[in-house]
Amino acid sequence: MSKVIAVANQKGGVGKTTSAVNIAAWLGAKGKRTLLVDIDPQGNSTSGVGLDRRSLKTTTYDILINGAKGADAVVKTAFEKLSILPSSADLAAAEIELADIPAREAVLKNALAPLRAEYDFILIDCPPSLGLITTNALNAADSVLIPVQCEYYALEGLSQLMNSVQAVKRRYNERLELEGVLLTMYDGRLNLTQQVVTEIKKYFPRKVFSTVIPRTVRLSEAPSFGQPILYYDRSNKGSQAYGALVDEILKKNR
Ligand SMILES: Nc1ncnc2c1ncn2[C@@H]1O[C@H](COP(=O)(O)OP(=O)(O)OP(=O)(O)O)[C@@H](O)[C@H]1O
Ligand SMILES: [Mg+2]
Repeated sequence: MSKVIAVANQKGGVGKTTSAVNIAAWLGAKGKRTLLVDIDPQGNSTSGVGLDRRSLKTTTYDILINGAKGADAVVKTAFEKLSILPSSADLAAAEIELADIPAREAVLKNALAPLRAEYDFILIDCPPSLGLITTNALNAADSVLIPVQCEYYALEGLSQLMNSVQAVKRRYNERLELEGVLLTMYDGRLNLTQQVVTEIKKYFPRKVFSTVIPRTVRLSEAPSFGQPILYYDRSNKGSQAYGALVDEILKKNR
């Protein structure tokens, strides 16, 4: 039975996709059968693992709206033990179209259920919103991993996100827990970064991963080559940090 982790934060550009792709790739490289689920219309994790978005037949849009089976949309990537449920741009309409579907908050959960036996980990890369798509991810998940960018307004919106998590927990998915808060784009030379880290640790006692992800240009280059950082530049500090984070996650989930 797999562990399903939703990578969520309604704030844009905080490192959700970078984290989902690189955690998934490292899990695969460490021998775990891993499925990455892209439910963001932007499709950044789909292209980030080297898929050409124009060539996709079945996507997470078809799963959410057209009743497609999870297995019909799975694509094997070129990377060790890593498959993906890719997304397409028409997913942007799904947020509205979902409203007319019965059990609309459980569509993704139901589609992933038959796949759970085939993977050790399923990582869901959420869009930057708290709409029905993210609700589907939180409902399908066992835990939520929250990337937080080390910047001044980092805490803004986090109480709203935690309210959504609590609401999904209360209504649909009582098992949902907080996997952890991940500090991204960390630059230890900045005083501001230190302040933000202190504040976030105060807000989430014992829930902040001890691994932090440094800011490095290599992490932002890798997606344009369709490669997770571990395949693009394995020894890079960003790659090593995601490797260490995965060790932390694996230790917690033994
Ligand atoms: N540790 C890092 N160092 C440098 N650049 C980074 C790092 N993490 C992410 N980035 C870059 O920051 C930008 C935003 O990251 P990413 O796409 O992962 O965020 P996101 O939360 O998924 O965004 P969105 O909300 O739009 O889906 C991207 O250009 C990415 O390459
Ligand atoms: Mg993203």
